[in-house]
Amino acid sequence: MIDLVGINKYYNTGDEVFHVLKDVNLHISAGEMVAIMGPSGSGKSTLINLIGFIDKKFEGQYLFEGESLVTSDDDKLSKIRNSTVGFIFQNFSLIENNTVYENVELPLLYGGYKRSETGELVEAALKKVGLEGKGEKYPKQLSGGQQQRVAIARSLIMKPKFIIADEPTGALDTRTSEEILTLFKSLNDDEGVTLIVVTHDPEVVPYCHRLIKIRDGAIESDEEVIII
Ligand SMILES: Nc1ncnc2c1ncn2[C@@H]1O[C@H](COP(=O)(O)OP(=O)(O)OP(=O)(O)O)[C@@H](O)[C@H]1O
Repeated sequence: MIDLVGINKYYNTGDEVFHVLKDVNLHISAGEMVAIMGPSGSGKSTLINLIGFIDKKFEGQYLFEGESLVTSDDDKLSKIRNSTVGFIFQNFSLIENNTVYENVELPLLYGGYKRSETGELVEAALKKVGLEGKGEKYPKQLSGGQQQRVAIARSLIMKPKFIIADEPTGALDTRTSEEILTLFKSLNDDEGVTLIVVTHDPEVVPYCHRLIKIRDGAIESDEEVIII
């Protein structure tokens, strides 16, 4: 599904050029659950911004399902992003003044749905993450784990081809992290949701099929996770 071929990325910081991704070659298949780990500053965010169609300034080829979708037209690229990839962040990134329902509904409205058409889809997504009946609550009225579930429902609502989760357990305690990882695992096992999880948390790794380690902008290792 995702093919990065000979990717190099540079940041131009005025008088210096910083080589941040170095000849990255990476293939991710549909249905995989992949962990990406690496020290702070190693280039993980840069890499997922590129995979998630946020960053279009790089050298090399990004083929998605065999096609180059990256276009210089920002509007077109953000539409591709909205229908292709779901994002989950450490701090949940929910809109505080919107209800749970409205937060989950938002990508649908952006994707051209009318308000009158969203009900069943939002309810189904909330059910999938175990938040049935919580649509009228506001994020602040929920626990951290529940807020992350709202973000997961929002990321699923457009039936994206894949989901990028950036430190999804970073703000959660151990037990809640395990619950969220179990939810990811069941979405992956039961519904075939493709997941790319960037993390510092080694607890995430056993839930994944594969671990990619990044160091200094290059892939240091890319191995199957073997659970003994
Ligand atoms: N817009 C930018 N301009 C210049 N340098 C940048 C920019 N964004 C990131 N960098 C540099 O690129 C390198 C990689 O950053 P990146 O955020 O991708 O790392 P990371 O692995 O995600 O780190 P962390 O785990 O701390 O989030 C860092 O040295 C960072 O300072």
